[in-house]
Amino acid sequence: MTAIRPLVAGNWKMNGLSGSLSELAALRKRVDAAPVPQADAMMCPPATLLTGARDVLEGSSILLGAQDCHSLPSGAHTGDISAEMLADAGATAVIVGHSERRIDHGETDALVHAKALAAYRAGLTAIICVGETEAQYRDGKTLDVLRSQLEGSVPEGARAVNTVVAYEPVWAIGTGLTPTPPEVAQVHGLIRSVLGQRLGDSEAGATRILYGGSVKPANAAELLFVPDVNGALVGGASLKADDFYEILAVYAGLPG
Ligand SMILES: O=C[C@H](O)COP(=O)(O)O
Repeated sequence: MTAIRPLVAGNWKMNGLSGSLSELAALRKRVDAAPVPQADAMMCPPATLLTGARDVLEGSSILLGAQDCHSLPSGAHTGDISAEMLADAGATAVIVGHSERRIDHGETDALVHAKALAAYRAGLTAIICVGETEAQYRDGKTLDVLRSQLEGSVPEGARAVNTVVAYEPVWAIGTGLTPTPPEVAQVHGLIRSVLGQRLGDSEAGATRILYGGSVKPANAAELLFVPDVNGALVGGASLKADDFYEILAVYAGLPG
């Protein structure tokens, strides 16, 4: 099996006005000056900034992603944005099933599954998020919850080339808390084994599984070199160019 190329993806969530594109430009400058060829970098700004971000990133190695999509390509769905629209605005990937969508908008596994299919239809990579709540973690239900979310959310036609899975414990998001490296290793191992059952070992063995939840420059090396961790989905720290770059740069020591 060839080594999986890591991905460090930033998720600005509902943050950023047009002036924030200067932070993206600063990130681009750092990556241009000192590229990290061992890993892919991606930024997912809010939809309002996609075309501006596309312009800032033109000719850069930093990929552009979006944060959510509707499952249908077009129609009478006021306020929604289709995967095709995201692709048209320059995105090459879209996050689906983030816990903030699952919790704030009642998104079910079935809807996340439909959104992942929409991403494929539009030629986008689907970054499918899963993660347990604090109560589920405390009750020792993490592995059962994740198995069920993966079975419900990841389409059987998913392929390593168009799918990334992000493990984000809800209790670790924006809290400064993280699971221990052995816990992360156990969960990521389970995710890969469930993907193996759904997609076959070859696809599962090539699929990137990101860790997300309070990843910062200070803990990135400890979390990102855990077995079966193939990168990070970064929230708060992605808002600062220097912090995001330092997380990406943990891979700089690896053979390219
Ligand atoms: O999508 C990103 C995650 O929800 C992690 O957010 P955080 O890095 O602010 O904890």
